[in-house]
Amino acid sequence: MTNEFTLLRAEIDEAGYEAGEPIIRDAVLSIRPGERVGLLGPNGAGKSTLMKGLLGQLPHWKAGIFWKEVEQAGRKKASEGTELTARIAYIPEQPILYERMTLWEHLVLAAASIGLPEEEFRERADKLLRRFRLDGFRHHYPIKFSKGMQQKTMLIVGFLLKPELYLVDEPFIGLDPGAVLELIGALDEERGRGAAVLMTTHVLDSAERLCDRFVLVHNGGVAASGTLEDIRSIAGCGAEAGLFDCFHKLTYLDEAQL
Ligand SMILES: Nc1ncnc2c1ncn2[C@@H]1O[C@H](COP(=O)(O)OP(=O)(O)OP(=O)(O)O)[C@@H](O)[C@H]1O
Repeated sequence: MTNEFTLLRAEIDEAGYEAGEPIIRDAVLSIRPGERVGLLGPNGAGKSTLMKGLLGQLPHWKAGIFWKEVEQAGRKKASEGTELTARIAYIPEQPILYERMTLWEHLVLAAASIGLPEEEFRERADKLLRRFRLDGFRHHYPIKFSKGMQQKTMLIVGFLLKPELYLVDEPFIGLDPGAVLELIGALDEERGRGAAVLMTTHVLDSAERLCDRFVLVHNGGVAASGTLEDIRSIAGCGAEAGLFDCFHKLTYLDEAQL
């Protein structure tokens, strides 16, 4: 389910780690409710940096953030950082886990952060633990889990929150095929209630199947954005070209070869 309103629009002047050394500058990112946007780009292009900026975790972040109600009211007022985090669930590539907490305790903590009522919490948590096959591990320590199990822990924490927007960093690396299918199923259900997804990935065939739109970050800014059709046209690729070919053409071939 997508609609014409923008859920979130970020007008980024500068994003980076050191003053005067922006990684990204003059970029606009917009996401509609229910939409899945693939944030693509070569290694080191700044995809994770952008996500950190949206989460309010970047030392240098000069950006206007406009949520849907601001746009619908016809006003132009940027949100504050604290407002952002309450509406976004971040599923990082590198799991963030507490050494002395069980899986269940991680979930309790996440639920408390949004004030989720007990009954609702148990219902959501039980369903997610079964879905991602971690039901038997609820009282184990995720710090001792395999990489894929740790990633599933992060997914469960994210889905538990039912945010308006998911920021998912490299969702397909490390998950077994069954878990990838469950992830896709869970994302489909979330789309049904209007939640949007911004995901970074280098697995372009999955991105092509899953995402409605793409934003290609390259050379310090947004080099191309739009549907696959738009990206084909920007890259000068034919109607049959896949995302992989367009990506390669836009990022790896220099202008003389285009
Ligand atoms: N904590 C940090 N402090 C300073 N510079 C950083 C930090 N993290 C990343 N960078 C730099 O920011 C740039 C963009 O990195 P970022 O992690 O956003 O890239 P990415 O597009 O997510 O790459 P990848 O596909 O490899 O994950 C790189 O030049 C990187 O060296």
